[in-house]
Amino acid sequence: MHVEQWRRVAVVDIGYSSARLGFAGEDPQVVDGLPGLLRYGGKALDFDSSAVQAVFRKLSAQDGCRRPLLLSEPATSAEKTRLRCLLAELSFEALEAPEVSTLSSALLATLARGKSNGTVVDIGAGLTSIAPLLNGCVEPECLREQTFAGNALDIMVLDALKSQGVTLSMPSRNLGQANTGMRLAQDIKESICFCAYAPLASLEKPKEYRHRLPDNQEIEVTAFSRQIPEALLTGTVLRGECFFGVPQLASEAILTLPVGASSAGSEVILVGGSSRFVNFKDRLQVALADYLDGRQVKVTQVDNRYASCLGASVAAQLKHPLVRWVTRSEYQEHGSHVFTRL
Ligand SMILES: Nc1ncnc2c1ncn2[C@@H]1O[C@H](COP(=O)(O)OP(=O)(O)OP(=O)(O)O)[C@@H](O)[C@H]1O
Repeated sequence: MHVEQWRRVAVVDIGYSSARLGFAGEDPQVVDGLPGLLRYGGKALDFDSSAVQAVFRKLSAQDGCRRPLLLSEPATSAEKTRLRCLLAELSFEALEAPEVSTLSSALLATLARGKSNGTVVDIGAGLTSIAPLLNGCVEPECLREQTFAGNALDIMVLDALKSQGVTLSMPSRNLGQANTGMRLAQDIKESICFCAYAPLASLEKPKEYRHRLPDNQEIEVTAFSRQIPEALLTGTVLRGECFFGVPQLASEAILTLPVGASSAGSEVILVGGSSRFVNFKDRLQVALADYLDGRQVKVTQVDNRYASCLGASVAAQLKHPLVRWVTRSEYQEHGSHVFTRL
């Protein structure tokens, strides 16, 4: 790749129901409201190819054609090759990219911290994933994933309000009723919920605080505002599915690291929208020390909402072996299968 080209490397970062797209070194455009973009069911990853195509159309409308293209992919090991092949086809065929590279979102997060070692804890909308990386490579046997993240917390908000006799379902022309309820629950979660500074079990019950919603319904906030994010730390059971909690998953991942790979476990890099609750980072730091028997692990947070995009601007300047660009002529010779070998 020519040196002057890196500035205009296009970046596509696909998440559960939203995508970030734009150019390396710039703030991305966020495309949301695409419920089929990625779906996580059990261990399998699935996606709606028309939703992925919609993201590519947005990028092409943003002058994203005929540029080197960097794509993020989930750290998840199952089913990602199919997604990678579709991304490659769209990049070369629809956007006429001269070169394409796919990098795991976990690597992009470590690069955003200026590192190539670390354990990335990504708490997004649909998935919580823990990915230890050594020299830029995910240690596959240490990967931990659970489909409990921001969306599950939204469901918990809906349940908590339902138990107060409050239903969130304002009619909307663009969203179904159920989705409107989830959207309102998400807004309430982001504006009202926070992590307490210490384990809830050790704190006194707070005074009641009532809040009036725009539709005049009254809710009692303290009953759930600290309780719901606490589930990320302590784990919970939701709709029969057991979530073990981030400290347990992260410590398991770190303790499974092979001998000689311990530097991957000395820093936990926290990313993803659902890690943004007030006090979450500090609580995770304390909980990890407990789980790891006092072993020192530093928890850091990428000070940018779009860690993958920030990492992509670093990656755009890197070369093989960390970043492997596939050229158009390689793609023409081998088809999208060239991406199955990366
Ligand atoms: N300030 C905040 N406090 C709490 N949660 C937040 C905050 N900001 C965003 N979120 C939540 O973060 C989630 C979106 O995070 P992110 O954009 O990292 O996910 P994604 O990449 O689309 O999904 P995934 O990583 O699961 O594929 C949503 O559930 C959103 O409600």
